[in-house]
Amino acid sequence: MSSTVLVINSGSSSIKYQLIEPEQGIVVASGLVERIGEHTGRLRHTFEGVDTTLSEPFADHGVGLRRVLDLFTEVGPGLADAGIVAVGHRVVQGGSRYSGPALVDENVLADIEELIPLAPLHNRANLRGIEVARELLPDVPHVAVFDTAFFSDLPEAAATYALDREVAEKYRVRRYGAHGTSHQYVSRTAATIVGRPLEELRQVVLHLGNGASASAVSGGRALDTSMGMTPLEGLVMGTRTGDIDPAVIFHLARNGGFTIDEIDDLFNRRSGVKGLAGQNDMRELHELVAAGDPAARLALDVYSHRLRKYVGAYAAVLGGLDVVTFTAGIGENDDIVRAESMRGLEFLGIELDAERNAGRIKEPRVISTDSSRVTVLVVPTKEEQEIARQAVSLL
Ligand SMILES: Nc1ncnc2c1ncn2[C@@H]1O[C@H](COP(=O)(O)OP(=O)(O)O)[C@@H](O)[C@H]1O
Ligand SMILES: CC(=O)OP(=O)(O)O
Ligand SMILES: [Mg+2]
Repeated sequence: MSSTVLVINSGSSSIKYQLIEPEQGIVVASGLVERIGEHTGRLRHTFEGVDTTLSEPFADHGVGLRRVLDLFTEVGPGLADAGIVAVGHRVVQGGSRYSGPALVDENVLADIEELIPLAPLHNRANLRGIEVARELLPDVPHVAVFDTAFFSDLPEAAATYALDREVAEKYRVRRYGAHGTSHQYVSRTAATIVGRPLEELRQVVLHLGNGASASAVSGGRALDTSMGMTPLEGLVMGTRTGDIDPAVIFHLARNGGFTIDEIDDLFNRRSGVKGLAGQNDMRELHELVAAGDPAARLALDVYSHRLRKYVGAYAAVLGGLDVVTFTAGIGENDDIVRAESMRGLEFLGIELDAERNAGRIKEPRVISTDSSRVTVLVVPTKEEQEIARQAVSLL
């Protein structure tokens, strides 16, 4: 087997992984560990077109990753002959320090640990993933690729909160953003799809997965993004509130008897679409809407309204708009969300083509009409391949 990179993307309760031949972008093996920390965990490993699935509890990300690497030995490709030249790790929070990938050493590990408070759901899992992978694959370089890197040079006006300056500085409170690897890859790919130089384009990228974020990208540089100090701010997400009046926290603490940890859990895990409609999977939300469930209908309206609002705001930040691109699980697959969120934006020059929007193709494609002033695209994100590419670029 030729040279490969193992990419590990540890989410708040999942691990996605791919073994990639970076030059051709070929995925040799891939898989997903879900429901980490719950009573019933699930693991799916795919190698040579064959799926192996396991149902068992995974106490934490370390346990999950060990099981994954066991499976490499049991069903292939064997770790020893997989040709792994590097392991690329997605790390969500890199603070102000990292504007690109970093070779993992003790200092980098200490930084990631120190930044846990600025991405509590993610960095702890990312760190655990790196520790276990280094233990099991000690002889190859490990590279951290940060979600925040693409946003590390946001204009100060966009990155700064209007908070007491000394407090903000002391506690490093500012906008760091997240999903940057995806926003960067997708905005670059979008330029090739529309066939114009990246430098000329004013773009909005909508990354809609479990976590969701929007970015305003001008000439390839991010001018604003919706995730903030942590991945809680901005769009409505599967289980997260996105934007909310911070006074709600004071209210719940003072008048509802909630502790800070309970509010953290409420905002991060029990809100968003799930909090509104009891269901965070968009496919199931649509079924509820079709069955006439008013709470589900409202959840979809709130979700689309927030998206529409960000597209309008970012058109203003960019001083005009050339391209809007949808990506990630919902952005790539959900024609209803795309249609509903773009409705009413004709005044900005956005005109979806119903037939193109409804088509299910896995390749990047245009979903606006030929006469639409703004080109609307669907570009499947390739975070793992981008992480592999960046990991190799460092060797
Ligand atoms: N066919 C589909 N239609 C609508 N939504 C979908 C579809 N397939 C997946 N999704 C949504 O994509 C989300 C997961 O997206 P993904 O980018 O994988 O998220 P993450 O990386 O945050 O886990 C799920 O919440 C699911 O609702
Ligand atoms: C940063 C973030 O929200 O990531 P994910 O969507 O993978 O949860
Ligand atoms: Mg994701």
